[in-house]
Amino acid sequence: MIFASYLPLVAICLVLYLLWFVAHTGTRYWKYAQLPYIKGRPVVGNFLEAILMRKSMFDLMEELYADVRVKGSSLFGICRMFTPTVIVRDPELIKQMLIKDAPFFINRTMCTDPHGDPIGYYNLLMIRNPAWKQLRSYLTPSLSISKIKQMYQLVEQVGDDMVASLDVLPKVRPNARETEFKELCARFTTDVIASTFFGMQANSLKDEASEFRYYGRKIFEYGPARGMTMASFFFMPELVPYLRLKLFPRDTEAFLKTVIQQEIARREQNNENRGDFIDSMIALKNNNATIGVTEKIPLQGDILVAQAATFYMASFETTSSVLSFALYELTKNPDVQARLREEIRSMIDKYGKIIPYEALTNEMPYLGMVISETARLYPVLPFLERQCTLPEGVTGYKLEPFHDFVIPNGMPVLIPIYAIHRDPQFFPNPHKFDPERFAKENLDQIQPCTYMPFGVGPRTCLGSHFGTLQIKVALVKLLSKYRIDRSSSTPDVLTYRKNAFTLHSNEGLYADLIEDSLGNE
Ligand code: HEM
Repeated sequence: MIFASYLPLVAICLVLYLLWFVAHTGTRYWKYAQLPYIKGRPVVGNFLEAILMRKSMFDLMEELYADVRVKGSSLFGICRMFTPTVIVRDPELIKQMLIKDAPFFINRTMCTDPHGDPIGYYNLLMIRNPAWKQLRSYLTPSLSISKIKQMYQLVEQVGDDMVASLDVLPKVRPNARETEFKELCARFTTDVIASTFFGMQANSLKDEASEFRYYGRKIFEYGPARGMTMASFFFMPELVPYLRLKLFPRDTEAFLKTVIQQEIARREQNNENRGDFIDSMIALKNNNATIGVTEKIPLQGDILVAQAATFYMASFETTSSVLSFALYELTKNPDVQARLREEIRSMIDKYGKIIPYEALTNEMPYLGMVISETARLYPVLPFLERQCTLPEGVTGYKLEPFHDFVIPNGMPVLIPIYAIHRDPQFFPNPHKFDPERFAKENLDQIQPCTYMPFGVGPRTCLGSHFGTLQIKVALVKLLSKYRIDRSSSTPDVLTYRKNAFTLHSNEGLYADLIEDSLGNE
């Protein structure tokens, strides 16, 4: 009888104990593991500041990387919410795991629900092996060098549109106009992907109300609800099916679905073939291509839309980020800009205004150096992320001879690329924008797996060459016509947005464009 009256109290204590137990899972794990770690808070682990949007993920990762508790260790432990997570920063270890033993680190931890969010899941960013490998082999030909070469003329046209959109800006002084690079570059890359991949005119450089730009912006605009949704894919993928979350905002998904399906139907009706991405999708559909081993998913309907939507998402924001930071650094470093303009002038002298694809890729080393240095200083992601996935029956991945620690099956692994790119041990004077680091004669000073703006191993970026080409075209077009000077609004120092997962400055990247054509117009 007396016991029964205490029952509710006992139940409450039990629930509280269970909550406490679960909340401390991560910390308890690291306490007994043979690895330096940074103690996190109960429930939120080491990401509280990022979750509350008090710090950008980039700044937070750099702080964890520099924490004295893990100084000098080649890898260390943190907690992603309750989940013990390992951060690897030794280049040899990164090489071993992500290249040599890539099959065990091919999956990403971030995930959405294949049933509730097929467009968000059945694409290269999210999908897990073995379906990933099949899908990647189907999609790789769309970005082969010969396909990229075919797209070059279209990219050039969009480059001309970009310069034309600048020519109509009001003058702030004789021969000088002011612009902001982030929005300009996002419009350029949006128009490029629509034109080259989908055979459509997005018109975002010409028309402020362009639908492609409107819906594209929504993917990366993180208000509180969208911010929490995006965070969930990374911080608590297990809960995503219950919360019915989707990778793409619902209206963006509906827009992409309509335009892609209409374009596929139109081409099929007219028997039209442009040799682009949409045609590759039609061919996959007509060849009854499938992905998956036990359940074979046909590449049709929403699954085709998923491929187009992902390329759109993965392409325009990343490329415009690197392009806009390159323009910002050229504004701040007139010597670098002058040398780059000289290289462009010599190409125009040799070939005229239309520089051939081969010359752009093979005869302009300084252009490549400027882009590489920009991608070092401003990688689009704070980290690469993988999940240790071992064959059935194997419980842990041994790090010997590098370390005694054994990574358990299923543990998330982060490679902090932003912090590694800014580590003076690998890049002396790391905050200096210095394209010379990437001069041919200095390349052997860059240790493998310390420079990873496009990722590393077989799951690396599929669009690295195409992204780089777009940046090259845009820089050449813009600098052929204009010199870029600081304006009164050019920021001296940049801070990063706290509610973004890709690198975004809070400040507008303003500059003055001074008419100073390199050709004989
Ligand atoms: C300068 C521009 C770009 C940068 C810096 C960039 C960077 C990255 C990074 C860091 C990853 C993750 C790699 C990893 O986990 O190891 C990635 C993945 C990916 N990127 Fe890019 N990217 C760029 C442009 C593009 C473009 C233009 C496209 C497509 C047209 C694209 C398509 C993809 C795809 C599909 C993936 C997922 C690959 C997979 O998981 O198999 N990217 N990108």
